Amino acid sequence: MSRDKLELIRKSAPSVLPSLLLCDFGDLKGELARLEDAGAEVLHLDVMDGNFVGNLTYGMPIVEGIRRHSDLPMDVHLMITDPLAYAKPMVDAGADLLTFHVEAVDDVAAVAAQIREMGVGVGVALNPETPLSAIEPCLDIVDLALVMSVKAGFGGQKFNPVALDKLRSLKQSHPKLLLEIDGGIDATTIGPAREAGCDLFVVGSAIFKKDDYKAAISVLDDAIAGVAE
Ligand SMILES: O=C(CO)[C@H](O)[C@H](O)COP(=O)(O)O
Ligand SMILES: [Co+2]
Repeated sequence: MSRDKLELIRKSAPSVLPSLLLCDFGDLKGELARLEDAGAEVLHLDVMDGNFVGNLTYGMPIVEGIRRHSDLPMDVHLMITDPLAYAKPMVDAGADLLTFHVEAVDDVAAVAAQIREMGVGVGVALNPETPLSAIEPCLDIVDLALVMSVKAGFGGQKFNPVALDKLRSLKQSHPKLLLEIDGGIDATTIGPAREAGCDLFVVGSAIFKKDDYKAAISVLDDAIAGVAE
């Protein structure tokens, strides 16, 4: 547990973060080896509680299991009603960057500050229908803003371009903040997200629905590289 891995996440940018939501959990060790071999530098883990979102995934034991089989930094996306209740257990399980949803909390700045005190990176996420003004109070505390390009809860949804305006606006107002996008990212949507100033691109379907992860990530990397600096 430290902010060292946050620096690795920062240095990896611009980069594709595989979202393990759609991986084969029956062969987690194999999936991690395939992702490392494919050049993944950071893992994105989707924690859903069946309450904040209508889907249920996994908790600390899986995060801990992933930590045991991979040293890659873990970007943990908390889609849960009470992020503070599970923040410390997630840090103890090996999370390096903890991102909570603004829609789940009353005092976004206080939650961000408490997670930051745990010695990990902290991010704030917002759904497509949530205005940027909702995260404004914590933008000088967090390391990252996660702009959702689908409503949090499920993989395989269609990209919502409202995320692009938010990225452009955040890039302008907070040029040093790490910007991440999540939902419906593929070879056609990743370029516009990069153009809008995004640093980290979470990808589920466009990797895990392909047989060759290395080829899938390389297509996405090429699309990022095709965008002029
Ligand atoms: O947070 C998420 C869903 O809420 C996932 O990270 C995301 O959906 C990735 O999957 P895909 O690339 O298929 O959209
Ligand atoms: Co996610």
